[in-house]
Amino acid sequence: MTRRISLTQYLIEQQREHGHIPQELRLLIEVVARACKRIAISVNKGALGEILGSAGSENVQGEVQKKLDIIANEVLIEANEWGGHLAAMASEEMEGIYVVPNRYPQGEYLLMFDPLDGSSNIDVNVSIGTIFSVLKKPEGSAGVSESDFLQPGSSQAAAGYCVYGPQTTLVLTVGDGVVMFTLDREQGSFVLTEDQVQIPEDTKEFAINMSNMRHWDTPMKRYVDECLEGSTGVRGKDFNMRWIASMVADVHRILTRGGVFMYPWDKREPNKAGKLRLMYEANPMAFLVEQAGGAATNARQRIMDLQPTQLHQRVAVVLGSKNEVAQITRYHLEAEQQGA
Ligand SMILES: O=P(O)(O)OC[C@H]1O[C@](O)(COP(=O)(O)O)[C@@H](O)[C@@H]1O
Ligand SMILES: [Mg+2]
Ligand SMILES: [Mg+2]
Repeated sequence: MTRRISLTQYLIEQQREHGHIPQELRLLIEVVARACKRIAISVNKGALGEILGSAGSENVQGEVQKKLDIIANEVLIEANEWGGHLAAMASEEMEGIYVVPNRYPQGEYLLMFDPLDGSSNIDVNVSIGTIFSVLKKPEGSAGVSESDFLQPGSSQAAAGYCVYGPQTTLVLTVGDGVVMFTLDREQGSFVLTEDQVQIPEDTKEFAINMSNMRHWDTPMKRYVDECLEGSTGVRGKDFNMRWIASMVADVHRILTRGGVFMYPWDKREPNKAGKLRLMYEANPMAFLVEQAGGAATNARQRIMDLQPTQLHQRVAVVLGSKNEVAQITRYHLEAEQQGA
Protein backbone atom coordinates (compact mmCIF):
# COMPACT_ATOMS: atom_id res chain seq x y z
CA MET A 1 0.00 0.00 0.00
CA THR A 2 1.47 3.33 -1.08
CA ARG A 3 1.82 5.85 1.76
CA ARG A 4 -0.44 8.84 1.11
CA ILE A 5 2.14 11.59 1.52
CA SER A 6 2.28 14.88 -0.37
CA LEU A 7 4.76 15.66 -3.14
CA THR A 8 6.57 18.04 -0.79
CA GLN A 9 6.86 15.41 1.94
CA TYR A 10 7.99 12.81 -0.56
CA LEU A 11 10.71 15.06 -1.99
CA ILE A 12 11.94 16.10 1.46
CA GLU A 13 12.14 12.44 2.51
CA GLN A 14 14.05 11.57 -0.64
CA GLN A 15 16.41 14.45 -0.05
CA ARG A 16 17.03 13.60 3.62
CA GLU A 17 17.07 9.83 3.51
CA HIS A 18 18.62 9.09 0.16
CA GLY A 19 20.41 12.35 -0.56
CA HIS A 20 19.86 12.09 -4.30
CA ILE A 21 17.68 15.15 -4.74
CA PRO A 22 19.61 18.37 -4.24
CA GLN A 23 17.63 21.10 -2.48
CA GLU A 24 17.57 23.28 -5.62
CA LEU A 25 16.13 20.47 -7.69
CA ARG A 26 13.49 19.69 -5.08
CA LEU A 27 12.32 23.29 -5.04
CA LEU A 28 12.34 23.45 -8.82
CA ILE A 29 10.13 20.35 -9.07
CA GLU A 30 7.73 21.90 -6.57
CA VAL A 31 7.47 25.05 -8.66
CA VAL A 32 6.74 23.01 -11.79
CA ALA A 33 4.08 21.07 -9.87
CA ARG A 34 2.47 24.35 -8.71
CA ALA A 35 2.39 25.58 -12.31
CA CYS A 36 0.72 22.31 -13.36
CA LYS A 37 -1.95 22.87 -10.72
CA ARG A 38 -2.67 26.27 -12.22
CA ILE A 39 -2.82 24.80 -15.72
CA ALA A 40 -5.19 22.09 -14.43
CA ILE A 41 -7.53 24.80 -13.14
CA SER A 42 -7.59 26.49 -16.56
CA VAL A 43 -8.12 23.16 -18.33
CA ASN A 44 -11.06 22.32 -16.06
CA LYS A 45 -12.79 25.63 -16.78
CA GLY A 46 -13.14 24.66 -20.43
CA ALA A 47 -15.56 26.85 -22.34
CA LEU A 48 -16.33 28.82 -19.15
CA GLY A 49 -12.72 30.02 -18.95
CA GLU A 50 -12.47 31.07 -22.60
CA ILE A 51 -9.48 28.82 -23.00
CA LEU A 52 -10.75 26.77 -25.93
CA GLY A 53 -9.98 27.30 -29.60
CA SER A 54 -7.13 28.67 -31.62
CA ALA A 55 -5.04 31.68 -30.63
CA GLY A 56 -4.69 32.66 -34.29
CA SER A 57 -0.88 32.37 -34.19
CA GLU A 58 1.76 29.80 -35.14
CA ASN A 59 4.70 28.50 -33.16
CA VAL A 60 8.26 28.15 -34.47
CA GLN A 61 7.42 24.79 -36.05
CA GLY A 62 4.57 26.29 -38.06
CA GLU A 63 1.86 24.67 -35.94
CA VAL A 64 -1.30 26.61 -35.12
CA GLN A 65 -1.22 27.57 -31.45
CA LYS A 66 -4.25 26.95 -29.27
CA LYS A 67 -5.10 29.47 -26.56
CA LEU A 68 -4.18 26.88 -23.96
CA ASP A 69 -0.73 26.29 -25.53
CA ILE A 70 0.04 29.95 -24.88
CA ILE A 71 -1.59 30.10 -21.43
CA ALA A 72 0.28 26.99 -20.23
CA ASN A 73 3.58 28.34 -21.60
CA GLU A 74 3.09 31.65 -19.74
CA VAL A 75 2.11 29.92 -16.50
CA LEU A 76 5.27 27.78 -16.57
CA ILE A 77 7.53 30.74 -17.32
CA GLU A 78 5.96 33.03 -14.72
CA ALA A 79 6.06 30.36 -12.02
CA ASN A 80 9.68 29.43 -12.68
CA GLU A 81 11.46 32.66 -13.56
CA TRP A 82 11.65 34.05 -10.03
CA GLY A 83 12.15 30.69 -8.28
CA GLY A 84 15.93 31.06 -8.15
CA HIS A 85 16.67 27.52 -9.33
CA LEU A 86 16.98 28.10 -13.05
CA ALA A 87 19.39 29.64 -15.52
CA ALA A 88 17.07 29.34 -18.52
CA MET A 89 14.04 27.61 -20.02
CA ALA A 90 13.15 26.24 -23.45
CA SER A 91 9.71 25.38 -24.73
CA GLU A 92 8.00 23.91 -27.76
CA GLU A 93 6.13 27.20 -28.01
CA MET A 94 9.18 29.52 -28.07
CA GLU A 95 11.72 29.87 -30.84
CA GLY A 96 14.78 30.53 -28.67
CA ILE A 97 15.67 29.89 -25.06
CA TYR A 98 14.26 32.09 -22.29
CA VAL A 99 17.11 33.26 -20.08
CA VAL A 100 16.00 34.10 -16.55
CA PRO A 101 16.26 37.92 -16.33
CA ASN A 102 19.01 39.06 -13.99
CA ARG A 103 16.56 40.93 -11.76
CA TYR A 104 15.68 37.42 -10.49
CA PRO A 105 18.00 35.07 -8.59
CA GLN A 106 19.89 32.72 -10.91
CA GLY A 107 20.18 28.95 -10.54
CA GLU A 108 22.10 26.11 -12.12
CA TYR A 109 19.29 24.19 -13.81
CA LEU A 110 17.79 24.30 -17.29
CA LEU A 111 14.10 23.51 -17.72
CA MET A 112 12.50 22.33 -20.96
CA PHE A 113 8.81 21.78 -21.51
CA ASP A 114 6.01 20.96 -23.84
CA PRO A 115 3.54 23.19 -21.99
CA LEU A 116 0.48 21.57 -23.49
CA ASP A 117 0.80 18.19 -25.15
CA GLY A 118 -2.08 16.86 -27.22
CA SER A 119 -3.38 20.28 -28.28
CA SER A 120 -5.79 18.71 -30.79
CA ASN A 121 -7.64 17.17 -27.83
CA ILE A 122 -8.24 20.38 -25.85
CA ASP A 123 -11.50 21.36 -27.51
CA VAL A 124 -12.91 17.83 -27.50
CA ASN A 125 -12.42 17.29 -23.74
CA VAL A 126 -9.92 14.44 -24.03
CA SER A 127 -6.82 14.03 -21.81
CA ILE A 128 -3.93 16.42 -22.43
CA GLY A 129 -0.78 17.17 -20.43
CA THR A 130 2.42 19.04 -19.67
CA ILE A 131 5.80 17.34 -20.20
CA PHE A 132 9.03 18.59 -18.60
CA SER A 133 12.72 17.77 -18.50
CA VAL A 134 15.46 19.17 -16.24
CA LEU A 135 19.16 19.43 -17.10
CA LYS A 136 22.06 20.89 -15.20
CA LYS A 137 23.86 23.79 -16.85
CA PRO A 138 27.31 22.52 -17.96
CA GLU A 139 29.97 23.39 -15.40
CA GLY A 140 32.19 26.32 -16.12
CA SER A 141 30.02 27.84 -18.85
CA ALA A 142 29.67 31.56 -18.26
CA GLY A 143 26.17 32.86 -18.89
CA VAL A 144 23.79 30.54 -20.67
CA SER A 145 23.24 29.76 -24.32
CA GLU A 146 21.24 27.39 -26.49
CA SER A 147 24.19 25.01 -26.78
CA ASP A 148 24.01 24.40 -23.00
CA PHE A 149 20.69 22.67 -23.63
CA LEU A 150 22.09 20.29 -26.24
CA GLN A 151 22.84 17.46 -23.83
CA PRO A 152 21.76 13.84 -24.37
CA GLY A 153 18.71 12.58 -22.49
CA SER A 154 20.99 10.47 -20.29
CA SER A 155 22.09 13.74 -18.63
CA GLN A 156 18.58 14.60 -17.39
CA ALA A 157 18.43 15.32 -13.66
CA ALA A 158 14.65 14.88 -13.56
CA ALA A 159 11.74 14.46 -15.93
CA GLY A 160 8.01 14.11 -15.68
CA TYR A 161 4.60 15.01 -16.92
CA CYS A 162 1.24 16.04 -15.60
CA VAL A 163 -1.78 14.51 -17.30
CA TYR A 164 -5.03 16.48 -17.16
CA GLY A 165 -7.63 13.74 -17.52
CA PRO A 166 -10.46 12.39 -15.37
CA GLN A 167 -7.79 12.77 -12.66
CA THR A 168 -4.86 15.16 -12.68
CA THR A 169 -1.75 13.03 -12.17
CA LEU A 170 1.86 14.14 -11.86
CA VAL A 171 4.43 11.50 -12.82
CA LEU A 172 8.06 12.01 -11.89
CA THR A 173 11.52 10.51 -12.04
CA VAL A 174 14.74 11.82 -10.56
CA GLY A 175 16.61 8.73 -11.75
CA ASP A 176 15.51 6.41 -8.98
CA GLY A 177 12.30 4.83 -10.29
CA VAL A 178 9.01 6.45 -11.21
CA VAL A 179 6.37 7.80 -8.84
CA MET A 180 2.83 9.09 -9.43
CA PHE A 181 0.94 11.75 -7.50
CA THR A 182 -2.79 12.43 -7.85
CA LEU A 183 -4.07 15.97 -7.37
CA ASP A 184 -6.37 16.16 -4.35
CA ARG A 185 -8.53 19.13 -5.33
CA GLU A 186 -9.95 19.68 -1.83
CA GLN A 187 -6.48 19.82 -0.27
CA GLY A 188 -4.90 21.49 -3.28
CA SER A 189 -1.93 19.13 -3.13
CA PHE A 190 -0.40 16.28 -5.12
CA VAL A 191 -0.61 13.06 -3.10
CA LEU A 192 1.59 10.01 -3.70
CA THR A 193 -0.57 7.24 -5.19
CA GLU A 194 1.99 4.94 -6.83
CA ASP A 195 5.60 4.60 -5.78
CA GLN A 196 6.90 1.64 -7.79
CA VAL A 197 5.75 2.12 -11.34
CA GLN A 198 6.78 -0.87 -13.48
CA ILE A 199 6.03 -1.51 -17.13
CA PRO A 200 5.50 -5.21 -17.90
CA GLU A 201 8.13 -6.56 -20.32
CA ASP A 202 5.53 -8.07 -22.63
CA THR A 203 2.30 -6.64 -23.92
CA LYS A 204 -0.64 -7.23 -26.24
CA GLU A 205 -1.40 -3.55 -26.79
CA PHE A 206 0.14 -1.19 -29.33
CA ALA A 207 -0.41 2.52 -30.02
CA ILE A 208 0.22 4.14 -33.39
CA ASN A 209 -1.65 6.46 -35.73
CA MET A 210 -2.79 3.79 -38.21
CA SER A 211 -3.95 6.36 -40.76
CA ASN A 212 -0.27 6.89 -41.64
CA MET A 213 0.35 3.21 -42.43
CA ARG A 214 0.84 3.70 -46.15
CA HIS A 215 3.68 6.15 -45.44
CA TRP A 216 5.68 3.92 -43.08
CA ASP A 217 8.93 2.16 -43.70
CA THR A 218 8.83 -1.63 -44.37
CA PRO A 219 9.98 -2.78 -40.86
CA MET A 220 7.33 -0.65 -39.16
CA LYS A 221 4.64 -2.02 -41.43
CA ARG A 222 5.92 -5.56 -40.83
CA TYR A 223 5.62 -5.16 -37.06
CA VAL A 224 2.09 -3.78 -37.16
CA ASP A 225 0.94 -6.30 -39.80
CA GLU A 226 2.13 -9.10 -37.52
CA CYS A 227 0.21 -7.61 -34.58
CA LEU A 228 -2.92 -7.39 -36.73
CA GLU A 229 -2.63 -11.06 -37.76
CA GLY A 230 -3.41 -11.92 -34.14
CA SER A 231 -3.40 -15.40 -32.67
CA THR A 232 -3.23 -17.13 -36.06
CA GLY A 233 -0.17 -15.15 -37.17
CA VAL A 234 3.53 -15.32 -36.25
CA ARG A 235 3.00 -13.53 -32.95
CA GLY A 236 0.49 -16.14 -31.82
CA LYS A 237 -1.59 -13.67 -29.81
CA ASP A 238 -4.34 -11.13 -30.38
CA PHE A 239 -3.34 -7.48 -29.98
CA ASN A 240 -5.46 -4.54 -28.90
CA MET A 241 -4.87 -1.01 -30.21
CA ARG A 242 -5.22 2.43 -28.59
CA TRP A 243 -4.40 5.91 -29.93
CA ILE A 244 -5.33 8.95 -27.86
CA ALA A 245 -3.27 11.45 -29.91
CA SER A 246 -1.86 12.98 -26.73
CA MET A 247 1.54 11.41 -26.17
CA VAL A 248 1.21 12.17 -22.50
CA ALA A 249 -2.02 10.15 -22.21
CA ASP A 250 -0.70 7.26 -24.32
CA VAL A 251 2.49 7.09 -22.23
CA HIS A 252 0.45 7.28 -19.04
CA ARG A 253 -1.50 4.21 -20.12
CA ILE A 254 1.76 2.39 -20.86
CA LEU A 255 3.23 3.29 -17.45
CA THR A 256 0.00 2.05 -15.88
CA ARG A 257 -0.61 -1.23 -17.72
CA GLY A 258 2.11 -1.70 -20.35
CA GLY A 259 2.01 -1.42 -24.12
CA VAL A 260 4.12 0.00 -26.90
CA PHE A 261 3.88 3.50 -28.39
CA MET A 262 5.23 4.34 -31.84
CA TYR A 263 5.54 7.56 -33.79
CA PRO A 264 7.85 6.49 -36.61
CA TRP A 265 9.65 8.29 -39.39
CA ASP A 266 7.50 8.30 -42.53
CA LYS A 267 7.84 8.99 -46.23
CA ARG A 268 5.78 12.19 -46.37
CA GLU A 269 8.66 14.35 -45.17
CA PRO A 270 11.72 12.09 -45.55
CA ASN A 271 14.11 14.70 -44.19
CA LYS A 272 12.20 14.97 -40.93
CA ALA A 273 13.30 12.31 -38.42
CA GLY A 274 9.81 12.10 -36.90
CA LYS A 275 6.97 14.19 -35.55
CA LEU A 276 7.81 14.27 -31.88
CA ARG A 277 10.34 16.59 -30.33
CA LEU A 278 13.51 15.12 -28.81
CA MET A 279 14.14 17.65 -26.06
CA TYR A 280 10.71 18.08 -24.51
CA GLU A 281 8.75 15.01 -25.56
CA ALA A 282 10.98 12.02 -26.40
CA ASN A 283 13.80 12.47 -23.83
CA PRO A 284 11.63 13.03 -20.74
CA MET A 285 9.29 10.17 -21.72
CA ALA A 286 12.27 7.89 -22.47
CA PHE A 287 13.72 8.66 -19.02
CA LEU A 288 10.41 7.81 -17.31
CA VAL A 289 9.88 4.66 -19.36
CA GLU A 290 13.41 3.34 -18.74
CA GLN A 291 13.13 4.12 -15.05
CA ALA A 292 9.95 2.01 -15.01
CA GLY A 293 11.75 -0.96 -16.60
CA GLY A 294 10.72 -0.25 -20.20
CA ALA A 295 12.78 0.82 -23.21
CA ALA A 296 12.80 3.74 -25.66
CA THR A 297 14.51 3.91 -29.06
CA ASN A 298 14.24 5.84 -32.30
CA ALA A 299 13.74 2.39 -33.91
CA ARG A 300 17.51 1.98 -34.10
CA GLN A 301 19.27 3.57 -31.13
CA ARG A 302 18.46 4.32 -27.52
CA ILE A 303 16.78 7.74 -27.47
CA MET A 304 18.67 8.92 -24.38
CA ASP A 305 22.00 8.31 -26.15
CA LEU A 306 21.22 10.67 -29.02
CA GLN A 307 23.37 13.79 -29.10
CA PRO A 308 20.99 16.69 -29.84
CA THR A 309 22.05 19.22 -32.45
CA GLN A 310 19.03 21.53 -32.29
CA LEU A 311 16.61 22.69 -29.63
CA HIS A 312 13.53 21.82 -31.68
CA GLN A 313 14.94 18.60 -33.11
CA ARG A 314 12.46 15.90 -34.10
CA VAL A 315 12.89 12.19 -33.58
CA ALA A 316 11.17 8.88 -34.32
CA VAL A 317 9.89 7.25 -31.14
CA VAL A 318 9.31 3.64 -30.11
CA LEU A 319 8.79 3.19 -26.37
CA GLY A 320 7.16 1.01 -23.75
CA SER A 321 7.28 -2.69 -22.90
CA LYS A 322 10.87 -3.82 -23.26
CA ASN A 323 10.45 -6.93 -25.42
CA GLU A 324 8.20 -5.22 -27.99
CA VAL A 325 10.58 -2.25 -28.29
CA ALA A 326 13.46 -4.70 -28.79
CA GLN A 327 11.54 -6.53 -31.53
CA ILE A 328 10.62 -3.35 -33.44
CA THR A 329 14.21 -2.06 -33.15
CA ARG A 330 15.55 -5.41 -34.36
CA TYR A 331 13.27 -5.36 -37.43
CA HIS A 332 14.66 -1.93 -38.36
CA LEU A 333 18.30 -2.89 -37.82
CA GLU A 334 17.91 -6.14 -39.76
CA ALA A 335 16.31 -4.31 -42.69
CA GLU A 336 19.18 -1.81 -42.62
CA GLN A 337 21.78 -4.61 -42.70
CA GLN A 338 20.01 -6.18 -45.65
CA GLY A 339 20.14 -2.80 -47.38
CA ALA A 340 16.35 -2.40 -47.49
O1 LIG B 1 -2.49 13.68 -34.76
P1 LIG B 1 -1.35 12.74 -34.69
O2 LIG B 1 -0.38 12.86 -35.82
O3 LIG B 1 -1.76 11.33 -34.42
O4 LIG B 1 -0.45 13.25 -33.49
C1 LIG B 1 -0.55 12.93 -32.18
C2 LIG B 1 0.75 13.28 -31.56
O5 LIG B 1 1.02 14.68 -31.70
C3 LIG B 1 1.19 15.27 -30.45
O6 LIG B 1 -0.04 15.76 -30.09
C4 LIG B 1 2.15 16.42 -30.47
O7 LIG B 1 2.07 17.24 -29.32
P2 LIG B 1 1.60 18.80 -29.27
O8 LIG B 1 0.14 18.88 -29.02
O9 LIG B 1 2.40 19.25 -28.09
O10 LIG B 1 2.03 19.43 -30.55
C5 LIG B 1 1.58 14.10 -29.53
O11 LIG B 1 1.16 14.29 -28.26
C6 LIG B 1 0.82 12.93 -30.13
O12 LIG B 1 1.39 11.71 -29.92
MG1 LIG C 1 3.49 17.51 -27.55
MG1 LIG D 1 2.52 21.08 -27.12
